[in-house]
Amino acid sequence: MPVLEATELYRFFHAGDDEVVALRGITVALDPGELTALRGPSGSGKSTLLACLAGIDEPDGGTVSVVGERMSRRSEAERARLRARHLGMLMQSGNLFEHLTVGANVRLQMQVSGRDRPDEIADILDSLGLDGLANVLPAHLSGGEAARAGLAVALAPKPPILLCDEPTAEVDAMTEQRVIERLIEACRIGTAVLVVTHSATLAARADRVIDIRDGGIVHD
Ligand SMILES: Nc1ncnc2c1ncn2[C@@H]1O[C@H](COP(=O)(O)OP(=O)(O)OP(=O)(O)O)[C@@H](O)[C@H]1O
Repeated sequence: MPVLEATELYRFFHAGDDEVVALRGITVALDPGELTALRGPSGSGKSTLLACLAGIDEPDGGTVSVVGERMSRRSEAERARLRARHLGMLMQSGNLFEHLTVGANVRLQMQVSGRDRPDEIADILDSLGLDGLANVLPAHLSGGEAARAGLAVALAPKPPILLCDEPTAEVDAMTEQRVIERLIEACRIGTAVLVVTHSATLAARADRVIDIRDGGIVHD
């Protein structure tokens, strides 16, 4: 049974007199343990789709359900509760609190999701090549390190659903490999992983590749 289901999602934006259709009727379901790569050119709607799936943005049409509960058209507080319980997210804007160290960011996410395992923090950072950075503030990380720290935060509570926007941007080939292995490991324990990526290496390792153009799915 899918852990995330989105049906006929529409999202419109207005810029002056112009209307941009960012999502035009996207239907997608994610199964536990599946690694899905989401590809598409710049402006095709990838980030908008992720934000709608995560309940950060509200679609103008269609519904999103996570682990059997409807997420769309609910109050921000209810969406936040569902997100905390079921979703790990790495968005392009980043998901690190600047005044907290990397380790404290990971810990906070564990606490928010109700799965507080401080003994696991070092291992999570290690597995993403971030050993030694637990006590560092996000401002002192490189772009690639910050993305991986964000991924550590998203992975820490072992969520049933993980949504990531370009987790391997700004990293070398070896680090990319490490991130991919970590995502596959998350799938092995049953997480449904959806990754926006331009990486051919990542797409080649995915169970499924979805291509979007102009807000619609052209290949699944
Ligand atoms: N807040 C907004 N206001 C107006 N237009 C928006 C907004 N967010 C997105 N758009 C527009 O919606 C379309 C889809 O944008 P989106 O950011 O989802 O694309 P993307 O595939 O993630 O692009 P990229 O790969 O460059 O991040 C684009 O035409 C974009 O300009």
